Amino acid sequence: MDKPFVFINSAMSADGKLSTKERKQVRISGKLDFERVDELRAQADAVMVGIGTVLSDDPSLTVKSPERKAARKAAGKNENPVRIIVDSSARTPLDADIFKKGDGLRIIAVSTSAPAEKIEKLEEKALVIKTGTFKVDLTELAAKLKEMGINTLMVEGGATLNWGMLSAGLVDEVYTFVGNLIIGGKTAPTFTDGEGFSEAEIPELELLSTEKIEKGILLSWKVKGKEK
Ligand SMILES: NC(=O)C1=CN([C@@H]2O[C@H](COP(=O)(O)OP(=O)(O)OC[C@H]3O[C@@H](n4cnc5c(N)ncnc54)[C@H](O)[C@@H]3O)[C@@H](O)[C@H]2O)C=CC1
Ligand SMILES: Nc1nc(O)c(N)c(N[C@@H]2O[C@H](COP(=O)(O)O)[C@@H](O)[C@H]2O)n1
Repeated sequence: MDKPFVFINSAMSADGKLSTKERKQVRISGKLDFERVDELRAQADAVMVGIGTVLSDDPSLTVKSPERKAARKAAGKNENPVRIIVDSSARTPLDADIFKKGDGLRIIAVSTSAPAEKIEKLEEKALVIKTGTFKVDLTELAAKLKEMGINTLMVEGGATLNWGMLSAGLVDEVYTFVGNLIIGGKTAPTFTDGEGFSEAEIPELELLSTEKIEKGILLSWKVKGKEK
């Protein structure tokens, strides 16, 4: 299947949590790591998050640095990569920051059972792609994105979308910034939630690099597939 090159970038605590037990955003990355994330966004054709992240964090997913935005413009691109929300039931608020801030195409990926009325409203603000009956079919979505010319796709979480992409075998590389804090709580999202792999399905990773960044560490992994 032809698909974009897909990588996940997430920041997690030393105990593997993405946010608090109330799903409240925590500042895990320091200034330098946020700069690294901004550079990844600026280099990507598209950035994708799950609806859970939109509902809890309301991210804009824009490129922040004026220099990076200018470089994209100079290369004939929009200032921001295409911004994608995976949202099976079309729950994206019409006043989400992703619509308010910055230029560039927004895509909302919904399932065919999402309410038609809400889809019509979202279509005034974004391209709506329908795939999957009750849940977005991520494999089909990835193929459609590739057809649209999206060659590099950055996935910025959250925990459920990370699971969806990894369990569908769509992820090529994973970057986890591990920060110097412990969040705890069994209801706090971890880097990968979802159903979890059974033992025979666990994908093997290859460590590409480690880098100390301020008070944390960046781990870069290649996803090799199922354990042999
Ligand atoms: N520290 C970090 O780097 C980041 C932390 N977060 C945190 O993660 C939390 C949000 O994570 P979640 O609640 O797990 O939500 P999520 O952002 O992973 O979105 C999950 C939603 O995606 C939708 N979806 C549709 N089709 C899917 C499919 N085939 N597979 C998987 N998902 C599909 C579902 O509606 C599902 O509820 C928030 O607390 C946020 O603060 C989010 C992004 C980055
Ligand atoms: N890389 C990173 N480090 C942290 O410490 C974080 N808390 C997050 N959170 C995610 O970053 C996104 C914010 O995007 P905008 O600044 O609004 O463009 C959002 O998805 C958070 O969940 N990331």
